Amino acid sequence: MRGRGWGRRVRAEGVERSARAEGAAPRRAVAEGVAAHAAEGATPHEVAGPGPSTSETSAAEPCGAAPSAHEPSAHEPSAAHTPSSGDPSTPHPPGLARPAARFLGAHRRDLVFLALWSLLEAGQTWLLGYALARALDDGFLAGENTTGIGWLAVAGGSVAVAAYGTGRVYRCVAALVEPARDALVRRVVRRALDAPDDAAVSRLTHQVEIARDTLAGLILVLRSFVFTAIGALAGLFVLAPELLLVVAPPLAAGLVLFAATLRPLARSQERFLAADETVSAELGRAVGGLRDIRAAGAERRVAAAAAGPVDAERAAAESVARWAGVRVLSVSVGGRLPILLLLVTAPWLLRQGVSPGVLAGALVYLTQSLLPALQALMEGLGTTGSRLFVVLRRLLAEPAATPPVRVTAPPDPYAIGLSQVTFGYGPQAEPVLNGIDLEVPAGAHLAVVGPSGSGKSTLTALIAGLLAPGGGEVRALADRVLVPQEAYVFSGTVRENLAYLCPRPPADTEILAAAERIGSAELTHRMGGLDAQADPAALSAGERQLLALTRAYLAPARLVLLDEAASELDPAAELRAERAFRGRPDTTLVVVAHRAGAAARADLVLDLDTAAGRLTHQAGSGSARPSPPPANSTPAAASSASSAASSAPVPVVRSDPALPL
Ligand SMILES: Nc1ncnc2c1ncn2[C@@H]1O[C@H](COP(=O)(O)OP(=O)(O)OP(=O)(O)O)[C@@H](O)[C@H]1O
Repeated sequence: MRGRGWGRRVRAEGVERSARAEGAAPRRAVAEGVAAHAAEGATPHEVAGPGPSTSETSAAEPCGAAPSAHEPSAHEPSAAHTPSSGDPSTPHPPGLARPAARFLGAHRRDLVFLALWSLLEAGQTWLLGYALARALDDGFLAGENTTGIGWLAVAGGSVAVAAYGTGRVYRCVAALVEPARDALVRRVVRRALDAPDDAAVSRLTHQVEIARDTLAGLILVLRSFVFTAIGALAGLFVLAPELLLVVAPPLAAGLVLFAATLRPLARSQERFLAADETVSAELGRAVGGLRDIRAAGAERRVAAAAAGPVDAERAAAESVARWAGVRVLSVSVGGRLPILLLLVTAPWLLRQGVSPGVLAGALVYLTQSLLPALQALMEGLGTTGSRLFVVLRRLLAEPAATPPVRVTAPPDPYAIGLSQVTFGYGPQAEPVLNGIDLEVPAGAHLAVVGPSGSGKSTLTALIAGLLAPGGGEVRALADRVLVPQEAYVFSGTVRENLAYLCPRPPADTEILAAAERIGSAELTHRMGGLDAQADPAALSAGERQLLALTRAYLAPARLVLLDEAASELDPAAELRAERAFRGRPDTTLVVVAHRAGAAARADLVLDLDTAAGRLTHQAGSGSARPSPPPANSTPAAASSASSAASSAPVPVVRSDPALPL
């Protein structure tokens, strides 16, 4: 009986990697996939599958009168230019200027509408101070109450108009923010599929939402400050240009001071988020192993390991708080100092001919417009902006590429060549395979046998290139296909299921001939023919295996690895499928066998017998050591060469008999 658990996890990994290499097609279908592709690696774009459609890209309504057209790819913040190397867990922060420019360029239309609607707000700001000055100077102070009330009514009416503009502004902001969020989600998911890590969930939920909210907040405050400042400064200038002499210098000084805090604040927040992810990963690991930690009495050790990241997070939080303090100072200089200066210089201004109404209007500009807008800007840019900067850098960072497992071709006439291969699941783990030498001639049929847990699946995964050896070298033919025990059939037509691994669609006659040879023709017919929809849930495990075997048979792979791929078939059906592969031209067959007969039929048998504590070998079909076939031999020639050379002293399966596993 096949072991459950770890062995399955090996195969699950195989599925993942193959799926990544295959890109957009149904992922698990590649469970039987051409494993060689996994070794070739795939670009992030192949991994991600087809690009988003226009409708997927923009969830928000356009803010202008007509629907806005979004170019999907241009929306996507991309850090594809960022070089990546080294530790895959260490992402490379990209520059944000280029993706930001690309994003804004793709949303020019929304930005124009945003500016137009914001102008209404600027107009209202301007009118507020100006109308008050006029209401006082031309109205109430001149004894013209009706005029005064008239100006106040104008100011009041402008509020209603501006409110309408603000409503439209929100629509424009949504049209900018929602596509950005969608693009980020796509990117995070793509990256998680490409290089899974513990922080993926944090990125997908917490960080993407932070990015979305902060981007919206940032656009609102930036826009508000710019247009309020334009309105207020224009109003001050129109009322009395001297007012700008009093207001502009402290305002500029406050802005400069504030700008100086942006970078250090962003750095502190970046450190804080990094520490937050580390803490979350550390705690995630600890929680997952709570029972083991308790059983092993490792509570203190685990707590000590978590203490470092927690301290780092606290230090980063303190640094954020310090810089936030400096930011408060810049608000005082830029927003409150002008009010103070206006009051202090009031006598001088009056002497310059500035009227009391104008002074009151200026005060309104400063207290009701500039100060709140400045506070909102500093709050927004200082906290929200740095958060956005940090989060975007993390979200857009490319993970350093995991080097693909390199499986080079063996020298002729071999299909597989393992030399001193060692493998363990983890640096501290006992090796599953230790010092394996194995040479399999092209066209040969190798059976891998051994008790459950002896490393049969691990060996096939190494040959397939799904696992990298810890030591030694694995060489195998580049075109290979691995069929695991759990065959996968996906929702699609029978034809799609069978032809999935073929680079070009095979002719129906070819598919049906393959099904006939493997023994799935009757099943294919029963399912309704090649055009019928496959219902994976309606198929038995054996039927799924038949389809997967047919799929592998059709694949252009010269090395076929069957890891208990026919375990659910009866012996006769298993024999038929196996014979089909043996009769397939130019095919080297590796069968992980759980039935004694399967081993007896093979040219070569590799026995991973851990029970004896040794790796042993024996030759199948009574042949002890078949010699390698000639370089250009056919499989038939290879097997006959194997049988004929039963006494030839060329080792094809070697191991150090003294080497304990
Ligand atoms: N992903 C994994 N992580 C840790 N250990 C693993 C993993 N996969 C397999 N192992 C362990 O490696 C050893 C070999 O497993 P493998 O599946 O290669 O053996 P097998 O001979 O194919 O077993 P079976 O016949 O039961 O499938 C077992 O002890 C197994 O528990």
